[in-house]
Amino acid sequence: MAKPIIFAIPKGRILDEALPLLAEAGIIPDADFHNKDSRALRFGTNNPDIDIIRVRAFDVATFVAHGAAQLGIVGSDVLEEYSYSEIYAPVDLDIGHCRLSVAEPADLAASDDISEWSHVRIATKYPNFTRRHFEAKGVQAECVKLNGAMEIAPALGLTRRIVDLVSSGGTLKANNLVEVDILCEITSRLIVNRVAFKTQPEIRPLVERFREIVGGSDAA
Ligand SMILES: Nc1ncnc2c1ncn2[C@@H]1O[C@H](COP(=O)(O)OP(=O)(O)OP(=O)(O)O)[C@@H](O)[C@H]1O
Ligand SMILES: O=P(O)(O)OC[C@H]1O[C@H](OP(=O)(O)OP(=O)(O)O)[C@H](O)[C@@H]1O
Repeated sequence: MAKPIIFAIPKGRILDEALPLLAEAGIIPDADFHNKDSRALRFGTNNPDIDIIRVRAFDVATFVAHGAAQLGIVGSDVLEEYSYSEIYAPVDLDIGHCRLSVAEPADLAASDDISEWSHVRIATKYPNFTRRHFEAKGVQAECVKLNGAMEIAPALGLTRRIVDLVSSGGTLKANNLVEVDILCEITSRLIVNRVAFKTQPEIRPLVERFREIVGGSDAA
């Protein structure tokens, strides 16, 4: 019997928006997937040819890039940060909408002029993307890597600025920060391992199914 396709999905906030899309594509995880007490990480589905793994958002890209999973759903923030050449991201799923922004304390923002920056220290989960973004503007970005709760960094003097995801702006507001620049808009993408896409013919119809569901929107 052929090995099932492994579909990697993030366990964080994208999951709730991803599950209805998976269902529309005819992929329903086994009941155990919804059991909060379960420590399992791999789940069967109603389709014996597809298994789901539930992993951290950044790790979805790693599993797919290395071919350990053939398909995945991940935010474009993760793709921008890692730039994996082994990943093909054919469908913008139109979920997980947010933006990657620079934020700083309101009092600093009152007198700050981004166009005058030549060197900046930034706390972020996205050091590669942040450095690249500022390099293109002739600004040297010195990044301090954090894995979450970036918004606390300025108040504690770690860095004066942060680059982080913003959606409602509620987290920035609660931490007395203001958004001063948007690096890019983010949505989640269906991703495929390029080699698997070429060598496993059963993957293409699945990709086409997701493309149909979201109305044919295309991603790079
Ligand atoms: N506030 C938000 N609004 C909308 N989408 C978001 C928001 N924050 C994050 N996302 C999207 O959801 C993805 C996963 O974010 P989430 O915060 O659930 O993961 P995480 O907690 O950072 O993950 P991990 O547990 O792996 O560290 C992000 O990569 C991004 O694409
Ligand atoms: O603008 P908002 O609607 O407030 O959303 C922004 C927050 O959402 C994300 O964090 P998340 O809640 O996923 O936690 P994390 O910091 O642990 O990643 C992001 O890192 C921001 O902190």
